[in-house]
Amino acid sequence: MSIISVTPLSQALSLGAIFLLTLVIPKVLRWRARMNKTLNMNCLHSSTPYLPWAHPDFSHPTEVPGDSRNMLEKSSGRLPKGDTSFFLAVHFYAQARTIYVNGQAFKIPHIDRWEVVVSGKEMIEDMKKASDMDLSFVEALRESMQSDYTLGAAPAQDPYHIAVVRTPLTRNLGARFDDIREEIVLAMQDQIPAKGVDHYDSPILCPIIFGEASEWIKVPMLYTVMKIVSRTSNRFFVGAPLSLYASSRQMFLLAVKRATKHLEPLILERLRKEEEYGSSEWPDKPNDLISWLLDEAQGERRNNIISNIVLRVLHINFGAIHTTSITFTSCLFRLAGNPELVQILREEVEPIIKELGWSKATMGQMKKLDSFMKETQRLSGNVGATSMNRMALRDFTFSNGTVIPAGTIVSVASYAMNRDDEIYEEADTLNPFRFSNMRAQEGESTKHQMAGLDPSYMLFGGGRQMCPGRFFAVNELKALLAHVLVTYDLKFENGGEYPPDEWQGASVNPNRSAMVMFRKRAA
Ligand code: HEM
Repeated sequence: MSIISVTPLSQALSLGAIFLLTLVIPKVLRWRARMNKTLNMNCLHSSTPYLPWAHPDFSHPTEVPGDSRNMLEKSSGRLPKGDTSFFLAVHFYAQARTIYVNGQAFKIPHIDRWEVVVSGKEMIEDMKKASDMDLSFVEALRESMQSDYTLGAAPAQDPYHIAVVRTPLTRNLGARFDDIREEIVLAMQDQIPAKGVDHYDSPILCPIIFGEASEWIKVPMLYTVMKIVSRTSNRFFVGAPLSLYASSRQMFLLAVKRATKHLEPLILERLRKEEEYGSSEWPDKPNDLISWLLDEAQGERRNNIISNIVLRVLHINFGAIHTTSITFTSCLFRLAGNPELVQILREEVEPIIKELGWSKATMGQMKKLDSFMKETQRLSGNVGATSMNRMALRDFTFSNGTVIPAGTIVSVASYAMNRDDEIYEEADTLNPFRFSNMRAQEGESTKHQMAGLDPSYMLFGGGRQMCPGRFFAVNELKALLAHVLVTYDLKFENGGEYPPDEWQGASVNPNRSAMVMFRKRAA
């Protein structure tokens, strides 16, 4: 008698098959038929209109050299011939981040609109040079993030917080570095509480610790990093930690309420002092984001001042915490799988700290660390498949003749460029010292830095709208990583490797569930 055993796996597979056959496939076929009817994948080149149901301005013909379907077929080698609309949509979700043809434009379908993606030095330069009246960063943010609803309308209507981040915030990095350092030590003690890492009398001056290694503890990485980065950044911004990351309307409203409760008394006190002294300068005025924002908020900008400042502090948090956290997490994942790399970086970091201590200036000397962080980002592409998202406010002509109509969202194929062997030798391989080796060449020592201007590297965007917080981000990341290197040993459980990044359409996160083991450093 033969026994057919039904294991949980086979049960799950059969249920999966039934689900696919009865529910998913018919739906997919119906969707495919509908998409094929609606989408016109050749229209970048043809005189046929853009999507009828997309932005109203898409309804007139446009000229873009090159046929998007052929381009994608050529570059991927995998797209089927014939009607490609359905496959292209799926393909984008799964693969398109690696597809592009250097120097040309193509368009990709989103659920509700098209996005035109460009690449190559010339087209990127065109975008960088374009005025805000032609290609708008703020309008693209409004459209793609629905930022009026998710982040509040005021910061986009008058984005003076960008100038505040670019100038006073960045300029005060050196002066406020001790606060950043202190909060890093305290936050790590709390969040990665390996035994023995709890004895600092002075967190700023704390020595590099040696001695017995402690037992390994397991840490959920991304979640823990978010808390550490939020504490560290907000210690610098507003003097006290604000654990806020608003990702939806409801979360946003909650965040505004909590932030207002915390910030309102501080803002009111500063306004009272201004009145008392009849000037925006008064003795012992705190050197922080609230003061810098209030200094910039003169005249009509003083209307609704409490909510105005609170929204901007939140907006800056939104720009700062997630991006820095995912970068830090990716770096920790790379270190956890590579003890030799940890050793080389320690050999750079340790003598600098021992000799000169913790400061913005000493962070500037950590060239290998800078290169490792930049290279990690290059491979993971943590801003997603595209960068420099802009909205064309009027028809825009690239210097190669490509025209995009008003209303188009246009971006750069940054991730695909990161992985292009013509731009980076062995582009799919992590070469941690790729950039520090370039800096070692004659005349190159100030180039190739993570926060620098590099035409093919778009982690921080590009042009006038390039991330104004990048100098703060890079210094904070170096201080965080240097602290980990001199304080902890780290590894994956059971000798694991870099956990796969998690892609959703064009955005990417480091693995959200991966754990890393930490202990007090052995030697
Ligand atoms: C590794 C960390 C970071 C990454 C990868 C990153 C990346 C970016 C990118 C790609 C842009 C858009 C630029 C463009 O389209 O040309 C941007 C804008 C911006 N970033 Fe960053 N950023 C980081 C950290 C920070 C930090 C720490 C701050 C604040 C101190 C900050 C504040 C901003 C602001 C204010 C904008 C302008 C847009 C807005 O108002 O939301 N960023 N960033």
